[in-house]
Amino acid sequence: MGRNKPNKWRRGKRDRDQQQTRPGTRGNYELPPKENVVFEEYYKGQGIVPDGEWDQFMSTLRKELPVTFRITGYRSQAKRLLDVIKSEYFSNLVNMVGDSVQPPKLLPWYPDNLAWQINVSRKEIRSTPLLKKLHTFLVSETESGNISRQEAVSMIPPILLDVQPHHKVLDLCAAPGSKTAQLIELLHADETKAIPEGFVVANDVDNKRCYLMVHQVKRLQSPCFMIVNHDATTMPNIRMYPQEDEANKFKFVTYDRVLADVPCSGDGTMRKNPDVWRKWLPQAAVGLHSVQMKVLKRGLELLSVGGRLVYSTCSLNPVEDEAVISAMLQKCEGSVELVDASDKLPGLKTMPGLKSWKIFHRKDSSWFNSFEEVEAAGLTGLAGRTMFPPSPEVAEQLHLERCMRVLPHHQNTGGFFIAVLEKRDVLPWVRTPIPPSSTAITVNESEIVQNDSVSKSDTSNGDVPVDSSADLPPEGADDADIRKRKERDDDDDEKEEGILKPPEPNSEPHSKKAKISGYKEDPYFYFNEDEPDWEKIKNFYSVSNDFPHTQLLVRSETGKKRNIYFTSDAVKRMVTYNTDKIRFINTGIKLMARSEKEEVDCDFRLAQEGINTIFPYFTSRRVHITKEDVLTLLLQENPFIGKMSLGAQEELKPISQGSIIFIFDQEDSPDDDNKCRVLFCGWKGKKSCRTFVPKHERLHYLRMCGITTDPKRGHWELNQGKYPVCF
Ligand SMILES: C[S@@+](CC[C@H](N)C(=O)[O-])C[C@H]1O[C@@H](n2cnc3c(N)ncnc32)[C@H](O)[C@@H]1O
Repeated sequence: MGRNKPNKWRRGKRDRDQQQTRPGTRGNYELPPKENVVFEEYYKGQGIVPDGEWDQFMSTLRKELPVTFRITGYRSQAKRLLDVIKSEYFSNLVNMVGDSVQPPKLLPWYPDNLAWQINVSRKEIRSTPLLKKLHTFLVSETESGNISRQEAVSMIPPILLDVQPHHKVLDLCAAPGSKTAQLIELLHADETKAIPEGFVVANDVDNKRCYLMVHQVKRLQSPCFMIVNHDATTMPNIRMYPQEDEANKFKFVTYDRVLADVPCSGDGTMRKNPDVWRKWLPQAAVGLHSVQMKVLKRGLELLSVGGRLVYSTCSLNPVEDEAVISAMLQKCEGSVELVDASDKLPGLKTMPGLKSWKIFHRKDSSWFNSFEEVEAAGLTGLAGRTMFPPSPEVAEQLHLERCMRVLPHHQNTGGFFIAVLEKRDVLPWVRTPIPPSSTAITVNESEIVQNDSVSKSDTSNGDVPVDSSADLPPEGADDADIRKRKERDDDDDEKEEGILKPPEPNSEPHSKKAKISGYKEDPYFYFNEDEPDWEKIKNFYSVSNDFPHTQLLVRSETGKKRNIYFTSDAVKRMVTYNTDKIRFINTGIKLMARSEKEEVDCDFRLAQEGINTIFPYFTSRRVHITKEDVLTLLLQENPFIGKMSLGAQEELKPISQGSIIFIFDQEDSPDDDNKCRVLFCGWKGKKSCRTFVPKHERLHYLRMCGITTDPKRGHWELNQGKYPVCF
């Protein structure tokens, strides 16, 4: 922003002095004033707020966001935690109706009652004595990753994607990963399948933010996801290595579901990020439109015919929202359609997409309705053709009203925009590449204002380096270009679903790693059929024959294996043959870690992270435990075996020293379908036993097993099983 003209807030010292006398200080730190006259002028002009609601819209924007959260994780565990929250933390708030604090409110459109809103700000929840217990709980469960304090509107896109366990899912701009986590949860919705067929590829251009995502999604313990680091506008094709029955073919992956939660100016987040008030400029949207178009275009290219893509922004600006959708739909010539998904969000009020909007010229507060008007005024640098609305007839045909905008004052949320698209046919430029001279609307650089300085510095996430490694032909490429690309990438194919000759079996696929500049991740080495370490592991844990051990992997080829990870078959078939072009940041869950002890017949102990995945296959070394045992194991570091229940002691007796699996089955739930099983990775020593649950997760597990604390009395108590069925 520094290089652009200051906005009106910054214009005069007098203005600034006035602002400083307003409320809005935090300690000695001056909070930015929640004023921006250009913002008001702009959005009044665009007509995004219904008549008579403007003041309410603005006053809501000036208030802090209420606390919202969703319970994360897989269904039965999430439902169990919901029971705990209702009985232990919400019940004392029920009688507070009419008081200054409202009781927690269910977000009715979020599945399975797992998302809630408390109408106080983060600051207020900390300082309100009645909410103290709930706040402490939210902090600890957020830390252990079982609750996500996610903005309500940000939970919407994954719901609309309607992900099924067999789907191939691509999240193009995924970091820090709150929506990716939802996608992974949906993939694992059928808990009878430990390893779903589908997978999630989570991508982000920002390397550091990719690692934030690792932290966010690791706790979901899914073998079906991978994090990659590419520019989504040129997202490379990923080859899918064949299954045995497809011996001589391999395909580029196309996806059943694509999420394009694109970088945006973020003015829907003003309530959370007060800085936006000061920085907001209409040009930010203009600078981002181009990259948003390109991300959407690439997403549609990678989407299977019949697949669904959700485009979302946390911006209210039609230039980043309807303009992108409208231009891309026209370019797709009917092969992609906007879907009416409003009935998928029961109880959520959304505004229909705009059918007309304008471009604002801040210099003299003038408005332009079409690209022709901009051309006539000699201001083609102001906005590109694709930023303007189509004719009313075309807007009607495209059903732009099916886009959805969430206005902050309607439900006390942030602002948000969502469009659900379905691909009905192969894209026209893939069927017949469009020559640059075509009259069709294209994402043509010359027509789009490339305001890099705005997009890079004025937005929350506008850092968009260029990587031109995509395999599909670039926009506007002619046949000669395409031929050249074909020659260069002789094992790639421009077609969306190309079937190609397989690459030469690559004896050292990972040596290609060096080809990707700046990429430093350790390579991935999968177990061979006759992996020497496997036989010992298999015997020690009585692993069933159907466990796919060739999906185990390590991160170094030579020397002793340290950690052993596991991925699904589909992920393996991608990782193995793309190491020369895909920047894999992370994949696989840790199943085992090296632990060499003379008295133990196996050099690998189990890891808590992978316990749910291995459980159906690792059939011995299991011990059933009671609530009291859970308490003993989680509060004492190495309790003597004699301190365990008699049943557990009996089961421990015949087991040799080494890793074990503790099984806790909840018995006191009133809801048979909702009974919760908790598995703990444990260890049997000579005289004692233990779990490997990290300290910060122990509170969570105690709660899940029905054990609550009484901080006043300073010790743990067993909950006698009071679970209100309904709140
Ligand atoms: C709105 S945030 C995504 C939030 C994320 N979907 C979530 O729910 O946690 C936009 C993300 O896009 C990333 N980004 C920006 N330009 C990109 C590009 N060209 N390709 C891929 N990612 C990009 C940013 O690094 C940022 O993490």
